[in-house]
Amino acid sequence: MTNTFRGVAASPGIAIAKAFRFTNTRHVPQKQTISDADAEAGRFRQAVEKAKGEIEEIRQLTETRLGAQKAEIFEAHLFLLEDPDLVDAVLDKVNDEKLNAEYALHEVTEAVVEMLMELDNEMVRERAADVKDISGRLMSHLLGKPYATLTGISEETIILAEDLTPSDTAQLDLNYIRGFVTEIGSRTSHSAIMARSLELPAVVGAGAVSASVADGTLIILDAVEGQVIVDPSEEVLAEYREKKQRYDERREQLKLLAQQPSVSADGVHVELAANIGSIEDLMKVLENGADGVGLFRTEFIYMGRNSFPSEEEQYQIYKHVLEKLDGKRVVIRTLDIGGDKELPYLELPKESNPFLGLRALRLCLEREDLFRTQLRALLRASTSGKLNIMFPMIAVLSELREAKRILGEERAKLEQEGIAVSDAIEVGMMIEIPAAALNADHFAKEVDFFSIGTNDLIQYTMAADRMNESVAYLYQPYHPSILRLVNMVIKAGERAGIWTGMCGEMAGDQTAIPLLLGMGLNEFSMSASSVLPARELVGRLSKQEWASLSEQALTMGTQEEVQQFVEQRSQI
Ligand SMILES: C=C(OP(=O)(O)O)C(=O)O
Ligand SMILES: [Mg+2]
Repeated sequence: MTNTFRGVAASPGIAIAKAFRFTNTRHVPQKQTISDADAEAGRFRQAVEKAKGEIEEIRQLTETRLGAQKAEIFEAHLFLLEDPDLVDAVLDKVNDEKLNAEYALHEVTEAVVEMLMELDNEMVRERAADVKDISGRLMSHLLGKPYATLTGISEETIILAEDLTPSDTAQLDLNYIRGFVTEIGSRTSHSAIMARSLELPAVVGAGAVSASVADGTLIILDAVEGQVIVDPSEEVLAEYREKKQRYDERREQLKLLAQQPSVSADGVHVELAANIGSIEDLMKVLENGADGVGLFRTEFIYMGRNSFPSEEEQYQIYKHVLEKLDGKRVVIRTLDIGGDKELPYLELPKESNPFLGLRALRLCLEREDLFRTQLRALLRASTSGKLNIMFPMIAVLSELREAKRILGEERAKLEQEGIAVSDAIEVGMMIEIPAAALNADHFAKEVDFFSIGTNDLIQYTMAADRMNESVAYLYQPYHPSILRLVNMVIKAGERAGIWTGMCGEMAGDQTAIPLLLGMGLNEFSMSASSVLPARELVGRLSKQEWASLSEQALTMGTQEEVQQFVEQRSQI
């Protein structure tokens, strides 16, 4: 009987194959008292050595298949096998409490895993998966039983498991395994990350799937929508076979575009850049062939920790990003904290309207110390690539002037200290407040570029909180009033001879792209996964044609009219 489970689409794709339930049996050993502690400790040390040998093999396999970075997980495993909290703790129990090695290992593992799971940090909790993986391997050696692996599978299969350890995923044979479903886990689990690097469709956190599916049952893994359809009807199966074919063909076609320029059908070049929040996002930026980074949200460097990042820490991060982009443009936005983004260690007075309060540049001008530290780090990193510095949330000219004055002072100080600073840095501002959009002509004379932040521009123009579901109907990116503001900014940029980009979600939106291209937007910055679909779309559009179509759209009265108009004309 057909049954559907929902989970998180962790790695996109569609697979249709038979289910294989994988359990890496958890052994709960008997507690025993031993008489020869030395011999027991020796047995445990031997198990550790065997495990090290196996993990080294898996590490090498992963390095060959996926590169050195992905293999780092197994270096962490090798470290764990030297970790006193794990290995010495077991040996202590054997020696002091005369426990058998299996039981000592079981107790130590439970304690370490419990301690890690309690911490309020996803990264640390992921370490629990590593500890369990290592411990399971050691246990199987002690018991003389094979550590279950997925290496023996020889027909097309979708794996169902409670969770997959890093070593399970590293050994998946891609000749046969079409995807996997886990009952627990999130988009940031090791298994999810591995699936994305292997480009293997995966749905995680799908709940009790294994228990209700027999081995060999046909399943559809829809890792685009995040669902698992068990035992589908002929009709659903036919529908999905077609969906899968279309999906796979499109993915192959899009991949070919990664090395291609971003150019419209009538030969106009635009820049399709990516937004990032950390160094970890860079791989996707490069894989998807983005033309640069159009927004680095640096506040994420300040979040999830207990104190401000130092100048040196920030410098290393900015330098790394600039180097990785290898001469492509990198727009780094100064700290945009406040509103929905809070720092636990920055005590700010409670505000009744935080989105309209002391946030972003307003806060930086109040807390100059923070601002100056960040600017110094940026200026020092500027010689490592093509750096653009961008100020967020500017409403009036005096804010821009003050920010630029402080930047100039920090540059002069560094030069006096004999530290090199690039003289090709571009300085720009976000346009995300309607007042700034309306006054764009004046701002354009004092910056090198604009980047339109539609996420905020829409909420401030429509007076509708971007986080509030009950007013979501007012959050209308294609509303003519938003389009008119966007158009004003682009035209003001053109008149002043500066470039204009957009780094709000709207820049990667397939309905908005034709209009934005027509209005003359020069740079579109979006999530890395939207870059290739955007490149494909731009390649089908004529800028000249959309210049007049977008003028028509600007005269319309509602978002619905605009949406329908664009969808008809662009065949998206
Ligand atoms: C890109 C923007 O900034 P954030 O989403 O970080 O507020 C925006 O407001 O559009
Ligand atoms: Mg914003």
